Amino acid sequence: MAIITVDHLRKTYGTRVAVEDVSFSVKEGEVFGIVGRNGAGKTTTVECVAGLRTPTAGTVTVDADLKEQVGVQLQECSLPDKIRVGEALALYASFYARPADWRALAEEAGLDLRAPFGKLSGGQRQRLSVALALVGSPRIAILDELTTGLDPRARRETYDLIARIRERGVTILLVTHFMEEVERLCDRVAVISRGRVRAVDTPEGLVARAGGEQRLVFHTDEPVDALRALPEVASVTVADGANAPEVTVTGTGELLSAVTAVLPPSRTRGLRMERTTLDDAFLVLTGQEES
Ligand SMILES: Nc1ncnc2c1ncn2[C@@H]1O[C@H](COP(=O)(O)OP(=O)(O)OP(=O)(O)O)[C@@H](O)[C@H]1O
Repeated sequence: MAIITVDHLRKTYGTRVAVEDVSFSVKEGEVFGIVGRNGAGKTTTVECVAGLRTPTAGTVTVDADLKEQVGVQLQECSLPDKIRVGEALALYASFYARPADWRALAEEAGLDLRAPFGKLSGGQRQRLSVALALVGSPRIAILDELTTGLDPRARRETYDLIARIRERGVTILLVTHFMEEVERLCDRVAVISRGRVRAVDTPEGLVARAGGEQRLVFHTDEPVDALRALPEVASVTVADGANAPEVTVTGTGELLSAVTAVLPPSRTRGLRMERTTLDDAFLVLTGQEES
């Protein structure tokens, strides 16, 4: 059952259209990603879901008490430098009727309760902002650009934290620029471009939409005509190479096994496999010109 339904959402600021027409629904317990380039309308969309902005047209239905059951972490987490982690969590917990155990939350997020906000690293600040979004024991957590600006290690730690929250059955609406984050965390994702939804699908579904084709590239002096007859193979092209012709085989399914059964790797050189990635899919779906 849908816990969030966004139906033909439109939001304008004066003459500026931030969100043109966005529809999607999120099931309870799902991690739902919203991806798109800068200015695509992602933040405005989730702010409307969180009740922080009023739609110009269309509807947003959230099957939860917005104040008590929806936790929001928006892009920048800013607190006074001197406030300690424990004080911030206790303060936020006091806003809710049934707060979570904030000490346990801090431990789960790897935070020292006594550390002042001003001394936290970027990764610690992000994990604190996630902990603050969760301190009311929400059914829905809205997380906006969690890992922007973090180094790879801090990013991984944040992913682990989100994976643990998800195990508790919290529905997560996640705004991100990172396809790695989508691949690791999201069950489904809406791709937004210029205020419109271009696709809603699983990460694998998005890759498949963008072609989902595999390419094998290698050098060989052997004949390659037999490869053309394989059901997995879509095309075989041969180009001049420095020492031996360069062969490119495209196709789907178990392409590598099918090709190497006919032409063992010992008779090829420099074999490499290329696949459509989620990054490729994102570029296809949002249009390469729109940077
Ligand atoms: N308060 C506002 N007043 C006027 N225009 C706004 C306001 N907030 C956002 N916009 C504009 O609306 C458009 C969508 O902005 P939004 O922040 O929703 O995009 P986004 O996809 O979240 O971008 P980013 O990834 O850069 O955060 C942008 O063109 C932005 O400049």
